[in-house]
Amino acid sequence: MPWDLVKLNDGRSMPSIAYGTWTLGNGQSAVDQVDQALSVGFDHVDTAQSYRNEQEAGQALKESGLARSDIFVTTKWSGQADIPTSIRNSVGNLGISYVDLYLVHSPRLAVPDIPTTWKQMEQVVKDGLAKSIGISNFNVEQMQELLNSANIKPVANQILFHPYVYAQQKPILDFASQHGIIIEAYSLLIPLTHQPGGPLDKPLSSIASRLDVSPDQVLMAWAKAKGVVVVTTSSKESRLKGYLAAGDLKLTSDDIDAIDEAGAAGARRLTAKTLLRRAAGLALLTAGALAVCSYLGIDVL
Ligand SMILES: NC(=O)c1ccc[n+]([C@@H]2O[C@H](COP(=O)([O-])OP(=O)(O)OC[C@H]3O[C@@H](n4cnc5c(N)ncnc54)[C@H](O)[C@@H]3O)[C@@H](O)[C@H]2O)c1
Ligand SMILES: OCCc1c[nH]c2ccccc12
Repeated sequence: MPWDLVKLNDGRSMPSIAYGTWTLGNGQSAVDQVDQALSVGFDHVDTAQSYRNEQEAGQALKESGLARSDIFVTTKWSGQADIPTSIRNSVGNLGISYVDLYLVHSPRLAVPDIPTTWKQMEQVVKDGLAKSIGISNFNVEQMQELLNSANIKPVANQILFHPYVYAQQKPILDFASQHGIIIEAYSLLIPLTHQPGGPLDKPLSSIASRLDVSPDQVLMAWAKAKGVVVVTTSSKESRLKGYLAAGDLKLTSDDIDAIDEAGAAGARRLTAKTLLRRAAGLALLTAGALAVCSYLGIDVL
């Protein structure tokens, strides 16, 4: 089995790669794409209230003929209604009686506060509407605040995770690991999709050529080596098959070090770029203010 099941802190298990529906839109093409993912072998679907395609995902689940127990369904509370109403709408849309995992999509939704929100999430488990509950986009302080009052621990925290943010996210990984919380990685392929041309290009393509695979598969194998669950997507069947096959790839420790180092170099480059952009913005603002003062005859120097 290339991508194993991971054990959750509540005794349940989760497939370690998921197919995400964020960018599918809705209607028949969304149903077809989820159908395709299930038929190539994905058995974990990651959706959300805000993705507006839970119904389409549910239709594909039904059409797949898979037994409910053979598929792991995650959805998220995105704040469109209160938690009790939202979870009932979500399971209704999905056409199932429970979801395997229900996540708080963002800590920003936790109004008035995290403990109050988490109490409502715990009730969802008691009501049998979610088997497990978790969080998304929580930092260490927010996880700590949640754990201070939790009766049921979150099983997972779904976060942005790729080599350019690895060092930045590492404290979240360490904290999660100390508390038995699984990290789910989204946007793992950003170095290829949104930030090509960076320091990762070289090591990714050289490792990919040596192993006769594609750079996205190398990133998947890197994430697997870091012990995270991968949440990804594609409309292309060949890419989806490649993601699943990447579960069998074995990277050497030198490969992993090379990716970590290039990731850190890219992060430094991005920080420098951001600082430069901010400095340029400040200079423009100052020049503008000086021009206005001079126009108004105000002597500032
Ligand atoms: N919890 C959250 O806040 C949150 C945020 C973002 C995404 N997600 C979840 O994660 C899922 C996946 O997110 P993502 O789309 O950012 O994932 P991703 O980083 O895995 O990117 C997937 C995209 O990469 C492209 N791709 C694959 N290989 C490539 C290559 N070699 N070169 C160029 N492009 C390549 C695919 O075609 C696809 O469009 C979402 O559908 C959603 O379920 C959750
Ligand atoms: O998950 C993808 C990004 C996204 C879509 N809707 C949201 C609501 C809250 C936090 C993140 C998101």
